[in-house]
Amino acid sequence: MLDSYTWVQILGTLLSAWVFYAVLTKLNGILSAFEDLSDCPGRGLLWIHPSHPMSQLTAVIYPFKGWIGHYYGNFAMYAKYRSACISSVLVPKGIPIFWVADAQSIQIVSTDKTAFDKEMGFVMYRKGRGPNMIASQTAEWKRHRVISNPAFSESLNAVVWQETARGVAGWLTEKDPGTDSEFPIQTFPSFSKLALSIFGCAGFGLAEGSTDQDKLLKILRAALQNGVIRAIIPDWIFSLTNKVYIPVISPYLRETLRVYDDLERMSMEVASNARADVVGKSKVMGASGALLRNLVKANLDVYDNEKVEGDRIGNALTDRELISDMFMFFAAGYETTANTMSFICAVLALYPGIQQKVFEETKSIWPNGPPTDVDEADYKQTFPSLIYCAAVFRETLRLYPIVSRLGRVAIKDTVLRSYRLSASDELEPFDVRIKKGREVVLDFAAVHRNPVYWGTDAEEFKPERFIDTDSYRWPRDAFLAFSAGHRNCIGQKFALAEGVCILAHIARGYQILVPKHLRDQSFEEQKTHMLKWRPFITNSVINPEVVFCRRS
Ligand code: HEM
Repeated sequence: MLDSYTWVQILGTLLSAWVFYAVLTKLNGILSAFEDLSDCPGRGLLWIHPSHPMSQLTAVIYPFKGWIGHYYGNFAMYAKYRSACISSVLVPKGIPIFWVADAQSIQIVSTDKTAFDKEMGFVMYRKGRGPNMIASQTAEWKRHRVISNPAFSESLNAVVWQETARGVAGWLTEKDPGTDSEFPIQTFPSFSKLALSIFGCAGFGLAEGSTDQDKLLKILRAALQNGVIRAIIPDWIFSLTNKVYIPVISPYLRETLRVYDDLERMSMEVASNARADVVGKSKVMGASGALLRNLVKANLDVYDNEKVEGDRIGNALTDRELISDMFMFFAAGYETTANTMSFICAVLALYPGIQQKVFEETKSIWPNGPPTDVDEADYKQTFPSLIYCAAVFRETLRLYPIVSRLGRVAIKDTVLRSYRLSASDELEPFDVRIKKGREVVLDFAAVHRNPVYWGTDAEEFKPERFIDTDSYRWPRDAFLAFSAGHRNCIGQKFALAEGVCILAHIARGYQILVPKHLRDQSFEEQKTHMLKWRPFITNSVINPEVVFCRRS
């Protein structure tokens, strides 16, 4: 008979052996991950997965400055290692991660469906709401995309143009105190409301005022803000804190669930109005709203026995998928534009010379001020002439992309050809061997500052680089603000039409200035303050204030 002391000794020995074995296995995994890096330079250590929501929460401090993966590093680490592909090992998973700032490699990774797929481990949009376009892969993703694609046509862009012109005029009237003096604008909150209203009208056919925009915006913001928490905390903790009251934690997590319930209820309301419209029982929706109509039609098909057999749902959407796609589109359709416009306003306030050129372009098109009554045909007539405005829009997204990086996973062993600088500063190709299951980070922020594509002045804000001339064509493959390949942004033309229209209307009527409290600071200090950002689902400016002053 063993006494309790002996039992403790046996259990202690077994536990130590298990810990020893676990540490050895982990170490072995990390060492073999280093072997898999072959001669790809960098070889850094990473403790948090670059796509994990936690990496957004820690972004400001970790990965540290000078480490591979640092959120604000741009091209610096690639320049240091003289290579467009660098490597690191993710310690918790014991796998290599390859970081790519090479436009051609990114095009290959984004288009070769047989070799790479979207990295889905931590896609936040999926959790708690179900599958949608942005958070699915392969056949499931294709179904969502095929359903939505036809809505993203030139006619939608024309509707977007018209709704934006109307929306921005109303927005400016509301903001302008009418005293001929300067007035402050909090860019992100203001543009959020404007962009949500434009998306609601153009994409979902929601006539202005048909839904409570403020309420919807509040719920969407809360859902996005709690999205990181929702994604990080396991479902069982949500269930537990729902059943057992834990002070501070239970109220917070219950509030998170309530926000999602409210959002779901609101989306159902919007969907059932659209359903009535699709089956011809009411005329709630106007000429716009093709996107919501497509989603709702696909949802009705789920109940159509001729189109759906058993598990095969063809090109139909279940109720959960419909709600999930609606949330995803709402979020993607306003947050992205609001953040981009906030960066644009900050940049224009900082660079008055560039702002003057935008003004002159808009003045040549609208000598008597921005039009008050715009129809859909105006898109075709006016948009192509706003060349400098479009260049400002793209140049802002080049230096301040609102999505700086995305993950891909290799679905088979593959070889990626990248390049590095030789001792004589020549570009020399080299092969990066990537095994199945290994991950690649498409580092858009780094490509956007890679001098191979953008020249030695890549760090400078220069919209002209996005204007083609007889002897120059801007490098399309190296502009990745909307991602690349088949998983690129479905709404990029929508966003361009909307962003250029907002920019042109503001610049024609108003000067955008640096806030008063920054005026006695140096340009660099103003720039650091106004363009400070942090990643939060999309990258957001931290100090979103500028000043508008009506032009005489
Ligand atoms: C300046 C504005 C915008 C930027 C910079 C932007 C950028 C991006 C990027 C980088 C992606 C790839 C995301 C990923 O793979 O995880 C993406 C995907 C997507 N975007 Fe945008 N976006 C913008 C505006 C919009 C708008 C206005 C809409 C809707 C009307 C939209 C809808 C989507 C959707 C649905 C996807 C998922 C596509 C797929 O997975 O097939 N975006 N966007």
